[in-house]
Amino acid sequence: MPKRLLDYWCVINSGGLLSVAYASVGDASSNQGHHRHHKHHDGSRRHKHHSDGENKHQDEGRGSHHHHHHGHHHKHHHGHGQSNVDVSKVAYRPRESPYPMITIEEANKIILEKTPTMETEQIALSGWYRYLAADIVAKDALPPFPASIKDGYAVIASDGSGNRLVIGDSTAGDVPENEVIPGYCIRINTGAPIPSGADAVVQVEDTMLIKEAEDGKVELEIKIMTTPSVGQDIRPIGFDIKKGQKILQRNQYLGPSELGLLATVGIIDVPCYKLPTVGVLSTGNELLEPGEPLKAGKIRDSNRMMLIAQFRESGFPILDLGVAKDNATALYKSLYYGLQRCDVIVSSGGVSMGEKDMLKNVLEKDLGAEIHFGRVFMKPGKPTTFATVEHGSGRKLFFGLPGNPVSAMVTCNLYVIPALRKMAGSPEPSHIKVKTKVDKSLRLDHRPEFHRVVLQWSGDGDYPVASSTGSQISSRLLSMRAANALLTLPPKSDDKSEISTDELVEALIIAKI
Ligand SMILES: Nc1nc2c(c(=O)[nH]1)N[C@H]1C(S)=C(S)[C@@H](COP(=O)(O)OP(=O)(O)OC[C@H]3O[C@@H](n4cnc5c(N)ncnc54)[C@H](O)[C@@H]3O)O[C@H]1N2
Ligand code: MOO
Repeated sequence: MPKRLLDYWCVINSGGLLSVAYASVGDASSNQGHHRHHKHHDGSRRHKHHSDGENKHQDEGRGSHHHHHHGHHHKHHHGHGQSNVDVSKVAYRPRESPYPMITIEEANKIILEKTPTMETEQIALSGWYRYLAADIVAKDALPPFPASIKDGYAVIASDGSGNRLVIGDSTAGDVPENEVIPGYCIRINTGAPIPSGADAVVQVEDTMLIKEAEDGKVELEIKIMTTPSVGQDIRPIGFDIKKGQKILQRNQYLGPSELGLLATVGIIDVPCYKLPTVGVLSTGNELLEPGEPLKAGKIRDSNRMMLIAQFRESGFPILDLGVAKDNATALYKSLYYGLQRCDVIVSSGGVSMGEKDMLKNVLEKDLGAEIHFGRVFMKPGKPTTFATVEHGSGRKLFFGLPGNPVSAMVTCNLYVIPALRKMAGSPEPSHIKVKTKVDKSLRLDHRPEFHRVVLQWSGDGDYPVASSTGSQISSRLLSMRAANALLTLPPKSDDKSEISTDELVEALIIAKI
């Protein structure tokens, strides 16, 4: 079992709740200091995760990678007490990330592979954001009776054109009392049942009034000016929807029209996938609430508002997990709290190389999470972290987004939203891609870049035109303002350092268009 840098970075401090805390300091003579053998919560010392009791040196883990399956899945988290992560020895922090840099494609693949689909439930028909969990078959036909397509007269076609006596009416919602017999007709409205005897409808525009009651309230006789044909302007039973017809498929997104269809066929308990609840957490000692006045060294938390709004807009229920201070116990408590209540936790900040960036340690050491990746070759969003935790009630996903607001927003769109869609039952959770041309040439970065643009279709070219939102530095949230797409720019190479205005570039649509 190769040793990882993180193992040295995490040393037991106090409390000793976790068996895994032995891991990095297996030997009492370890130079990591203050190591104490604590009993497990259950009083045993059975689990010795990746511990072999040897004395460790910080450099040992260099170059080793993070894929490890050494039994982190024990339910050894309790949600109280202290974290077992200690980052007090800043001098010994890793100077190189122990996480291999993976590609965007790999990241997408890993996320979708690890993302489960939610369970299903029956839910009362309403205007929510949901995906269907079963095919829907019409239990009734539409129309359920032969219905008129026009306002006019129900006639017998073989009577031909010419005069008819009007012997009653059929309005929508009523059942016509009279029968149409030769030489007679019944006044009828759009959607009303065809009276028995009639086999055609003649629209009012093709008729003339011959005789009315004295008060003008009743038509007594009319003239049919055209020659009707059998079935004219009649919707037979089941013309729109046949009884027994499959009208909606499992995994179909239920938008307004689909909800209308369910209403039509009387499905009021709808089989749907549950929606994942998303816990949103900000991290950092520098963060103030939006309503607070600025103080020295502080900034206001923009990410929590932004991510919450993004999830709400995308239809997912959220739980605001607040701001966790930059200490392992605070992070542990917030994450533990979130894990009990959410299906997915999305945090921002604390995933890079600073000595306060201890989220990954807390996930692994305190929560038994498996980190699937901790770095992606992309801009913005390099330190994006994805982990899963096997929890009593199923697998929970954890996305550790970078703290820079743009990085958080881009990676939320790129990675979190598709995962949430998959959980909710979407058959195609990824973003829509379109080809576009830039209005001004763009310099390429050494990392593949998601350049924020405003796409416009108003031009007369064949492709939408992409306008950059300006400086793309990850801290500048103004570069997300009004952006409706992310240009997927390739990394700079020896023979290509910019994108010109006559090239086609792919863009991911991130807004409602
Ligand atoms: N030595 C290295 N340093 C950094 C690296 C690196 O590879 N080596 N990567 C850089 C990149 S790329 C990014 S992106 C950032 C990400 O850092 P973290 O995810 O650890 O985030 P923090 O350090 O906590 O914060 C970064 C930045 O964002 C501000 N922030 C954080 N949370 C919020 C919030 N909720 N609202 C508004 N602003 C927030 C924070 O104040 C920092 O300015 O790391 C680079 N460093
Ligand atoms: O990857 Mo960081 O997100 O450039 O700023």
